[in-house]
Order: sequence, then C-alpha cells, then structure tokens
Amino acid sequence: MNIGAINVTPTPSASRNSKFPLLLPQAVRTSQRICCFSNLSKCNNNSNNPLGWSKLQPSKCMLPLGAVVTSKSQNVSTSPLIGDEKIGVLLLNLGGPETLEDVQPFLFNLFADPDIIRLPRLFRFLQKPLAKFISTVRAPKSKEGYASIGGGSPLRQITDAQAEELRKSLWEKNVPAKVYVGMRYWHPFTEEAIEQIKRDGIRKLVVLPLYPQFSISTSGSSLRLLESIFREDEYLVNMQHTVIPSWYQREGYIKAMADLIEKELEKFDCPEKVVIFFSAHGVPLAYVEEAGDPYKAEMEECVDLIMEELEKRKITNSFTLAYQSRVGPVEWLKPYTDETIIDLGRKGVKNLLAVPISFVSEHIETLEEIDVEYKELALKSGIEKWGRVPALGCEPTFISDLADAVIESLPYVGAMAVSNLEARQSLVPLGSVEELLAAYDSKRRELPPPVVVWEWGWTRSAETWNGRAAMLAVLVLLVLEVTTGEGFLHQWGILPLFR
Ligand SMILES: C=CC1=C(C)c2cc3[nH]c(cc4nc(cc5[nH]c(cc1n2)c(C)c5CCC(=O)O)C(CCC(=O)O)=C4C)c(C)c3C=C
Ligand SMILES: [Fe+2]
Repeated sequence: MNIGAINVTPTPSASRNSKFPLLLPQAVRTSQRICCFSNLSKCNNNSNNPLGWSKLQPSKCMLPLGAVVTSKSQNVSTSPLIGDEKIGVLLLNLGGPETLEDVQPFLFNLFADPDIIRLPRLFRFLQKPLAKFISTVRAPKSKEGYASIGGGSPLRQITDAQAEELRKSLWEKNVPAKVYVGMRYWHPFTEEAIEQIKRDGIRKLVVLPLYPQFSISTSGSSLRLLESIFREDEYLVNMQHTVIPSWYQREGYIKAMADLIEKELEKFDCPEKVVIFFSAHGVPLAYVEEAGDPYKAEMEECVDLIMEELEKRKITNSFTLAYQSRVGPVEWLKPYTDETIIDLGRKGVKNLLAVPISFVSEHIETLEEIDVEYKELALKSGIEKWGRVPALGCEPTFISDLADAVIESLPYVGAMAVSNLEARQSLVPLGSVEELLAAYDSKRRELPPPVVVWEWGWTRSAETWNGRAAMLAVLVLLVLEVTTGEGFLHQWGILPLFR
C-alpha cells in the first residue's frame, strides 16, 4: 500500500480482552498470553496465527503494533545507517502552557484537534468556534491548576532534557544523531521541529512519540499531523523515515519502572502491605470500543509486565489499575481513579503507592491531580500513608533503552521489509503513520465529544434528527456568541467578552 509518501505493510495489533482485576494478589494472577502480529479479529487462543502465540517476553515478542514504513528503497538495510546520511530522531509530545497567558491558546489548540473532539462531518466547520468556546470556559479552572504548580507546565523543559540525554546516549553508542522535539499543542510545535530538520539536512528520521502506550488521542494525533506535513512537502516526501508507535513492552522501560517502584516501596514501614496503584490517563470509552484504540489493552499489558518484573524481584504486592483525568460527561475508561481510591479506603487499605503510568514526564496531572487532589482524597478515605512514584524523566536506564529502541529501528529506516515477517521479528514494534491510524481508527468514526459543554447530551441514544437540530441551533447561538461577543450568555453576564 502506498499512501502519499509512505509505503506501508499491514499492521497487527494486540488484544487481551482481560478485565483488570481490582486488588488481584500477584500470586494468583495467571500468566497472560498476547497475540503478536495478527489482527484483533484474528486474535484467539487457537493457532491460526502465522507467527504463533507468544507468552509475554518483552525482549523477544514483537508485540502489538508493527509495520515497516518506508519511502523509497526495497530491502532492509543491514548496515547501521550511520555513514554519510544525517540521522534525526523526532520526539513527539503533547506540549504544555509555559505561562498562565498560554493556557487558553494551548487549550484552544487541544480542543481544535479532531482527534480530541471529533465532530460529525456536517458540523466540522464548527470545530474552531467550539474550541474557542470550550477553551475560554475551561481556562480559568486550568489556570488555577497551572498556577498551583508554579505558573506553567514543566513539559517543555523536561522533554528538552530528555532529548539532550537521548542524543548523548546515542552518541555514546556510536550513533551520531540529532534529536528534535515536536509538540502537538504548544511550542516547539511539530511544524517548527520539521523546519529545523529540513534546515539541518536530515535524510533519515526516526519518529518516536514519548508516550509508552499508543492512543488515537496522543501518539495517533501527533502522527496524523506529521503525516499531513509529510504529504505536502517535497523534501519530506523523499526523506526516509520510520515510526516507533509504542514501546511500553521494552525491557529497559519495564525495568526502569520496576526500579522506581521498588525504591518508593522501601520508604514504607511495611513495604509488602502497600497496594501498588497504577493510575493511567483515561480516554473516553468510545475511543477503545468504537474506534479501536489499543490504549487500554496496551496499558493492561504494560502493568502486567511491570508486575512480572517485580515478581522476579520477589515483590508480590497487591496492585490495581485505574484511569484518571476524565473531562466532561461521557463515559471514560473505568475504573476511575477517584472512585477506586474511595473503594480501597472502604476496603481497609492503609498504604497506597500511586504510579503514574501513561506519561514519562512530570506534568500537571502528576503534580496537581495526583499529588494534591488524589492524595487528599486518599487520606480522607482512610488511607494512612500515601506515596507516589516519580515520572521517569531522564532516568539513565530509561534513556539508554530509548536509544536502543532508536538503534534497533535504524535498519528499517527507508527500507521496505523483505516480508512482513522480517518486520515482525524486529525488537522494536515499528509502524507507519497512516497504517497505524488505519488499523485502529480506519473509519474515523464520530466520537462523543468528551467536553463539558455537551453535558446536556449528544449521546448515542439522543442521536435523532430532532436532537441534532436542537443541538445545531444551540451551537449556532454559541458560535454567534463567540464570534460577535454578544448574545444571551453575555446579556445574562455568564460570559465575558471573548474579543
Ligand atoms: C497518555 C496520556 C494522555 C491521554 C491519553 C490524553 C487524552 C486526553 N486529554 C484530554 C484533555 C486534556 N488533557 C490535558 C492535559 C494533558 N493531557 C496529557 C496526557 C494525555 N491526554 C498530559 C500529559 C497533559 C498535561 C500537559 C501539561 O501541561 O502538563 C488538558 C489540559 C489540562 C486541563 O485543563 O486539565 C486537557 C483539557 C482529552 C479530552 C483526552 C482524550 C480524548
Ligand atoms: Fe490529556
């Protein structure tokens, strides 16, 4: 398949369909099987799997996402690709407001993203006015959060530091690559990074989203943007590249997470009595159930792998996984972090260690939501001692493993796999932008917008033409409100002027 500048081979996906058990003691967990490199629909416990089933083995198993993306040539190169060609690594991340003034425009960029709010085709023209409206309404609450963590997001600083450490690690491993940072919603924007990549004359590029697990709303959104930039640019069309869509299963990452957990557990009086509480950023349920987002399956596998690593170290604590940071009225992945904390308190748990699992930097949701809000809730709910594992940041084992992931992907840069099998046997699950998005989000179905203004309901059950007409009328009023700064909300003093 050739989509614009990108040749791709089919992408498999993982599925486990397991319901995550609350407080499942590790001793009774059964070992999980995962399906490597076959489509979700083909994923079953029987054979019929050309590559065979594989018990979770981070260093061997190909795991969920994998395809080779290439531009021009036909064979996998066996050389390390560090000859004359200039190599670049592009780290993709979310970005965050650096000052309180940045908060509203940052939120605007976020809500203007169709992978965050996907409007029905008929109403796409409303995306920007709606983003303007929601960002303006949400900004005061968000600003409070950012004010409480020092007046802005630390994401840029941390990501820059990670990029520099990754560059050093690659050079130490004899891969003289340049490392770039491209943010989705704030500076340095992905477009800015790409301009720099062009100025530097990079000929081979490894694209590495800084999210361990793939979600349509994070890596997917960044990759979609990248794909559109590539498609329209002569230079980029001819630049060879490869994408590492997710890497939560890598041994180095798993070990680095286990190290952090082990270290924090030691701070408790009775480490073995502590419940390990994995808290992942949520996504609306429809992303997983309707659009096929692999996020939940990958998250569950990731937690399993970390617990298996801890078990090897004779750490067999109880653990659970819950999802935090939901926005708006639609259903998000469950169980919710806040409800789970209350539940654990009710069940008599006294020691809790929170482990942020979906992101590798400290950010507003670790520093404010977990450290302040959830801690307070936990203490109120009967938890006596609360701990929190720091984000990986520039942890040397982790950075070194990211460097290895980049190096392992190099033979696939600009090379068409001889066969899918070859791609599947790579230690890095490689993928292509369009291919990955096609695998998980092929129809770009409508998704319920996960935002507050819809509280009164554009639910599936309300999707009748009458409902739609009423919604449209309200939206038109809101747009008028936003664009003219006049209207009923202003007259009633609910909104200030937007101008
Ligand atoms: C894997 C991580 C993330 C997923 C999945 C994700 C999905 C997602 N997020 C929103 C809405 C908001 N996210 C916001 C901030 C934010 N989100 C992530 C990560 C994921 N989001 C991070 C790391 C951050 C913090 C950045 C920082 O500045 O430190 C915000 C803004 C903050 C706020 O107002 O609460 C919003 C809004 C949705 C709707 C969504 C899935 C559809
Ligand atoms: Fe988010």
